[in-house]
Order: sequence, then structure tokens, then C-alpha cells
Amino acid sequence: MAPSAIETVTSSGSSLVSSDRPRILVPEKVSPDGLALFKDKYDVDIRLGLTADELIAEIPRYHALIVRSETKVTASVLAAGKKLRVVARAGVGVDNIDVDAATAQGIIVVNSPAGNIVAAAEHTIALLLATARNVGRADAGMKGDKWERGKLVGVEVGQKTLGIIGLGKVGMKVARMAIGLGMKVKAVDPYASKDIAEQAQVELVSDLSALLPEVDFLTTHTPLMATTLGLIKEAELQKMKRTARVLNVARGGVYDEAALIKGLDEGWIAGAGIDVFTSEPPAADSTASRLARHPKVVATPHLGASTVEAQENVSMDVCRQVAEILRGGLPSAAVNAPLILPEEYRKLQPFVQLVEKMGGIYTQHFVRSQGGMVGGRKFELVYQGELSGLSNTRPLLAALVKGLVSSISDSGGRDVNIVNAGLIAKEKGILISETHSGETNNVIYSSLVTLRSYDGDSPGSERCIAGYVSGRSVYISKLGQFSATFRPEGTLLVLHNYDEPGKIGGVGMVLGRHGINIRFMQVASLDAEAREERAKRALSQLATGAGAESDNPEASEGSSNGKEDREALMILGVDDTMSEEVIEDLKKAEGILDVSLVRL
Ligand SMILES: NC(=O)c1ccc[n+]([C@@H]2O[C@H](COP(=O)([O-])OP(=O)(O)OC[C@H]3O[C@@H](n4cnc5c(N)ncnc54)[C@H](O)[C@@H]3O)[C@@H](O)[C@H]2O)c1
Ligand SMILES: O=C(O)[C@H](O)COP(=O)(O)O
Repeated sequence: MAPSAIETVTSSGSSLVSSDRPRILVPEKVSPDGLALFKDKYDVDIRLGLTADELIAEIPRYHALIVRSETKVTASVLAAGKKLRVVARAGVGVDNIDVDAATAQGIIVVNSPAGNIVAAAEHTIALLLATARNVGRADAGMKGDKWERGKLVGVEVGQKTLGIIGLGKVGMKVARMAIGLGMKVKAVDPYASKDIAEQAQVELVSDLSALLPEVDFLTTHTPLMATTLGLIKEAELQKMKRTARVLNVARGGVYDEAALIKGLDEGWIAGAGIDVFTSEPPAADSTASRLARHPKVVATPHLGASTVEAQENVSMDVCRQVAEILRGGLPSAAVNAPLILPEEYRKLQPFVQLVEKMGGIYTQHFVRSQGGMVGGRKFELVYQGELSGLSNTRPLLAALVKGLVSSISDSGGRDVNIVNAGLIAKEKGILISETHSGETNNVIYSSLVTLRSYDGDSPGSERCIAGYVSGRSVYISKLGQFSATFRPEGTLLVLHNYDEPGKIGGVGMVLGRHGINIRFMQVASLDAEAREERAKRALSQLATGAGAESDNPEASEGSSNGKEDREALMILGVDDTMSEEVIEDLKKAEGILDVSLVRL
């Protein structure tokens, strides 16, 4: 094995280090601009090419670790880092750091959320044009003494449609640049605000099936998470035009690499520009390597953030934070900063947990299963009982934002804290109001929290979740129009169905066939208010003889045939081994109206 490159920068410039000063380990190439901030105060060891074992052996001596995307900061590395106080990611994505393990050990993880977004967006545009004009193949041909004009006729991007999946920081920059090139831009992002998109002349469409057939180029800018892994598979690629070209400057794995190769081979996808791969560098003979070598692919080795300017930015961003933390101060972009301050912890912690879970359920149950968006919606938190007198509700508001974004963000929402929650909500166009209700006649628990959400002022768009705390455990007592009592934890399946005999057995059989264990099960019936509302509707239909047109977002098609008042929710706690196939099988089961999977 080649020896690691070792460079020790100390205040004196010598390689001798004093043992009492904090030491910083840098195992990747990080711009010296930021590292210069440590001069005279800390000792910095730049050790490129450390293996996983070498990192574990070295880390016990260090107080801070600064990495990019190549170093895997695993739970074992963190456990060995007895003196570690901070892990800094000189970039955006923290998918190479075990943030939960760091949090458990009290190690702060910081990143640079915006330092390289211009670089990533510009690289996307570079790949867009290179893919459209066959720049890679033309260059390779010229270097092989070939003059292939006839074979390499490209397409123009002006007047064409670009589809963006993930209209976050990078996605929005790409949109603006593409509009500058004369392109029409459409996007899918359940969290983006319609208003912000409209101002940027981006048309937000509801889902992938509405986007994919329309676009000439597709670019992905989501983080890599359980919900975006394999987001674009064969079925999605098949929905696109045969002339379409796809781009990935986000994370390897958002596209199913094997399906993309098949599309390129069989000619139903015209080309691809790929910067990121499922294994980096792609292992020999791997699918990632076949994709990188494919003649219709312009491939780059994860260069999205590799500009002089971006590297200066991210280096300055994270080194400032490392210095601050080593000095005992607070970082500006901590990925795992607390939601709640120690003095408020005892009283508020269970409510913070409850509200965060309600936000998570909202996104995963209502948005994912029933469609719609989170961005641009209005949310209202109603506090009843002992919470109604609470003056500092900031941790609860932050918990709601964290819960709402946790299933769709890179960091799993861990980067949301009291300081930045308001800003994040504003960026996403999420409006939150609070009501302290003195009304106690409906409160059978000492404190009840109700989350209501509305789509602007549109009638019938209200969605509701209520919950309470008993002891230090949290419970959900209402989900949509159904009364429930369950603990929001682990993996939950929520099935909307007609409450008929045999339903539970049918669902049990599907889960049994797939080897899924059920931890608990509970049936939630329509609450009194919903039953009354439906009875009134039925009466008025009888009186007018009209067919039922439901404006209830939860009432599904075909539910007007007398069964509507027998709708129920089945809530099951299950193993976290659910696949899309199980969900699809459950959806096909007799009398099941809808299925959602909620991971908390
Ligand atoms: N190639 C590179 O060198 C490079 C450089 C910078 C960033 N990145 C990567 O680019 C990605 C985006 O970075 P960012 O700073 O814009 O992040 P961001 O958090 O600002 O934006 C991500 C967006 O994706 C949306 N999203 C999440 N799940 C979605 C889904 N299922 N469908 C549609 N939209 C969804 C979110 O709502 C959010 O708006 C990250 O993975 C980051 O690591 C790569
Ligand atoms: O998430 C990021 O910031 C980018 O993927 C850049 O990664 P890099 O620092 O390894 O270039």
C-alpha cells in the first residue's frame, strides 16, 4: 500500500506538534484558504489517502475532522474519536457521515449549505450542453485522429423543456440558468413554494407522471435518501420521449443505473450527463463503471463542486465553524444542533417530540399518499390545556418544520434548529400560525395539540392531526377524519378502507405472504363530527336525488355508494422491511382505498 501523504501545518511551520493544543485532521483535499484560519492556534494534519482502518487508528488524537465526500465517517470512526468535538463537511451532502452516531456522542456535525451551489448548477449546465452537442464523443474522436462531423449532429436546448426534480438551492439556480438559455422549465418538488417557483418562471407540476412525458432534458437535484433512491427507474424512463436526455449532478443512486444503461442501449433514452455514481470511483466491472464508459454518456468524476471558488467558499465556511466550536462557541450551520435548550427540556421535550411526529405523519401520510404539496400550505397549531399558557413555543414551531421536511431532506431534518427553522419554513413557503385555545370542554387529556393545514383559502382542503402526551409518551388521537389512539413510532402502515368483515384477515395475508411482522394494529373509525357531516350530506342527497360529489380530500372515488360512512383507517406497526411491491399488493386488496407508509 502506498504511504499516506502527510503534511503537518503548525504555527511555527515545523512538523513538531505540541500535545496540549487542539488538533485537526484533514484526510481530503480542502482549500488552504479556510485552513489558514487555524494558523497559530491549532495544529492541522493533512493526511490524504488514509484507509478506513488507518482513520480509526489515527482519530483518537484529534479534536476536529474536516472531510469532503470521500471519507466515510462511520460509527466506528466516531466511537474511536474520544476527543472529537466536531466533524466538518466541506460541502453540502452529509450522506458519508453517520450523523445519528455523532449526535449520540455529542459531536457536532457542520457543513456548508450554500458554498458550492453555483458550481453544482454551472456543472449541470455544462453537462446539459455537452450532452446536447456530443462534446465528449467529439473530443475523444479528435484525440483518436477522427473527424466525425456527420455522426455527431446534436440538438439545441433553446425552446426545449427542462424538467427539474428537486427545486432546492441547486435546482433553482439551474432553473434560472436554463431560462437564460431560452429553455422552458418545469419542476416537481413537494416542498417547493408555488409562488417562489412562479416568480422564477418555473411551472411546478404535481408529480413525475405529469413531468416526464413533457421534457426534452431531465435533471435531478434531490438529496439521496430512502425516498429518492431509485426514484428514476425503468418505468419512469419509459415515460420519457425517446429523444430525451437525462442529467445527474446530485447523488449516484437517484437513477437506477442499470435501467438507464438499458434505455441508452435500446434507444429509448437519447443520452446522459452523469457526475455522480453509486460507487465512487466506480468499481471495475460495476454498473456504475458501465454507465461511465457508455458511448452515449458524458461522464465526470464528481466534479460538481470542484471549482476554485466553491472550494474556497466551503473551506472558509466550515473552518470558521470549526474554530468557533473549538473556542467554545456555536456554529452557524450545524447539521445536528438541538431544537430545545436544556432549561426547557423537561417540560417541553415530549411536546416537541409529538409535534415533530405530527409533521412527519403529515408529509408521509397526506402528501405522499394523497398527493398535493407542502410548500405554499398554511399550517395552524392549536394548543389546548396546560400548553395553552406557554409563552415560548419556538421549539414547537421548529419541531413542526423539522417533522415536515424530515422525510424529504438530505439530513433527515437534523439540520433544522431553533435558529434556522423560521428561515427554512420561509424558503419552502410554509406558513405557520398558532392558536392558544382556552377551550377545555373538548380536552380529555391535560394537553391537546392539533395541527390543521389548508391549501390557501380553498374550501374542503383542511387536513388535521391531533395528539397528546401522557406521562412522557406521545399519542396520536386523530388522523384526518378518524379517531385513533396510537403511538407514533417506528414504521407504520396506514390503510384507508371500508370497515367490512374479513378486511383485517386479507391485509394480514398480504403481509404474511411477504414475511412482514405486525407489531400492533388499531382500527380508527370516523369521528363524531365526520359522521354527522356525512349523515347531513346523505340527507341532502336524498332530498335532491343528486349523486354525491365529495369535497372531502380523504373521501375517495366511488365512496358514495352507501359505504362512505363505514370508512375506517387501519393503522399497523410493522417491520421496516416494506417494499413498493408490498404497498402495491395492499392497494390491490378488496375494499382498500388507499395505503400510506409512514416512517417515524
Ligand atoms: N455533484 C456535486 O458535486 C454536488 C454539489 C452540490 C450539491 N450536490 C448534491 O445536490 C443535491 C441538492 O443539493 P441542494 O443544496 O440543492 O439541496 P436542497 O436541500 O436545497 O434541495 C433539495 C430539494 O429536493 C427536494 N426533494 C426532496 N425529495 C424530493 C422528491 N422525492 N421529489 C422531488 N423533490 C424532492 C427538496 O424539497 C428540496 O427542495 C444534494 O444531494 C447535494 O449533495 C452535489
Ligand atoms: O455534496 C456536496 O457538497 C458535493 O457532492 C461535493 O462533494 P465534494 O466535496 O466531494 O466535491
